[in-house]
Amino acid sequence: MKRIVVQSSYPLRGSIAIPGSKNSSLALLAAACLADEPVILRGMPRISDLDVFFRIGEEIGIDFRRDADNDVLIDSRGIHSTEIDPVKASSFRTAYYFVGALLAKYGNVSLGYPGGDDFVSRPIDQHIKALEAMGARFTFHSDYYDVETSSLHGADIYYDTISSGATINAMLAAVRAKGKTVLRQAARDPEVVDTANMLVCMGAKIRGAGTDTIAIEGVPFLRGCDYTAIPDRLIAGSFLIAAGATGGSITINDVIPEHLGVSLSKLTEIGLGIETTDNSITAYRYGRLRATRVRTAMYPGFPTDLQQPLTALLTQASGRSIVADRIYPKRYQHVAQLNRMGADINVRSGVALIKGGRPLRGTLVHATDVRAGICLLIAGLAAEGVTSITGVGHIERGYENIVASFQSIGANIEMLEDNAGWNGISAIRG
Ligand SMILES: CC(=O)N[C@H]1[C@@H](OP(=O)(O)OP(=O)(O)OC[C@H]2O[C@@H](n3ccc(=O)[nH]c3=O)[C@H](O)[C@@H]2O)O[C@H](CO)[C@@H](O)[C@@H]1O
Ligand SMILES: C=C(OP(=O)(O)O)C(=O)O
Repeated sequence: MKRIVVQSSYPLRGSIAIPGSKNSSLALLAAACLADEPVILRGMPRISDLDVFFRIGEEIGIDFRRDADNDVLIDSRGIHSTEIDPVKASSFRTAYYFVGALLAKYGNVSLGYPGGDDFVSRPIDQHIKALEAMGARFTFHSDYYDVETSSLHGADIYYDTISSGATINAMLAAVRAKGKTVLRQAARDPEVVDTANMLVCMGAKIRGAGTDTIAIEGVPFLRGCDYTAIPDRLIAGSFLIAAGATGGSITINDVIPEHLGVSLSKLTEIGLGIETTDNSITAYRYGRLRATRVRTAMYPGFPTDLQQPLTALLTQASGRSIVADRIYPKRYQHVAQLNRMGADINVRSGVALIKGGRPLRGTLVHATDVRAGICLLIAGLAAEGVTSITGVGHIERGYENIVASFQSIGANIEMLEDNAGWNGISAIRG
């Protein structure tokens, strides 16, 4: 078992290049499966979720060639099966994109239920509703489900709730369906726009991505393309928050500042200095942190995926902060861990009440999901003593070389394999 061991590290200073977005890359790889010619995808991050996607793809006949620069050549012409191993499918969130990507062309797909982070409830009813409207039939078994169609056709779909996954999945299905599809109350996330942009490069006819109404006209052929994923706005946000927690100054390069609009406003309100250029953001601390209220919302609102790291920062802001996660009202498993470190946070009715300004102290904590992991890492950077974080596999779903990245800006952080235990921790104490 791996642990990340972190000691108080302030101030952090330096710059970090932000890799391609996990959530975009997973959608772009699925989009590549629709192409009738090879596709090149650039900026694919080295994270475990993508490794699972590659393993599934290889099992069904997709040829992947990855080079040292994180560019991947994908040739889907050899697909010989649409039966996705249920165990692999359930080990990450977006195996459901194989339905959107394969159904129109092959007529059936079978796969396991979605995994990913466990926030108690993550339904896929809106995926099912959209695909059924387009002519798909679902059959549910205990640990996998089948989706079939005799012919996928366009449909007018109104989502009951805004979902980035359900928007992307229907868009993937619609680009090869017969006729016109309209997606209403669609998600406006940058990852939706990125997927639409790539599909358009492949010859798809899509209008309106980035607004709440997307219109798609199905086409019979999709060509190859050479496409670069957008930078990961959630990794970017995590490093900016870390600058606030450690009192340092961090510049993130290769980002699209507009993708972090509301998050930058919130960080400014809390008391961070923020400077942007066309493709970089610098965050620095110049005074006391201020308590605030935050409510997560779908894009362009404050992202649920930055709620947990922000909570770590708010433990250091004097006064009472209120964090309400309206997207995942049970996404608070990190709170018990932060409280073990000396934070004073109460969760009531899906709202976290934070009495900030108390010093944190290092201890053994567990990351239950990817952003809980980065939240605890940031708390560990600000805490006195040594914080040892288990559940590293969750962090590796979304963050490439997390330890080396933080070391490069001065963090006192190490990855330990199990047997190193507390001796290893004394070793990093020096
Ligand atoms: C791999 C990936 O891209 N993951 C992201 C994606 O997840 P994912 O695409 O799974 O999340 P959604 O955008 O679908 O979820 C948004 C909200 O809609 C609800 N919902 C969703 C689908 C559905 O069929 N029914 C339904 O009720 C969800 O419970 C949630 O409250 O967006 C989430 C919300 O920004 C992020 O936290 C995840 O990092
Ligand atoms: C919730 C997340 O991921 P996933 O949807 O892959 O579980 C996340 O990236 O914060």
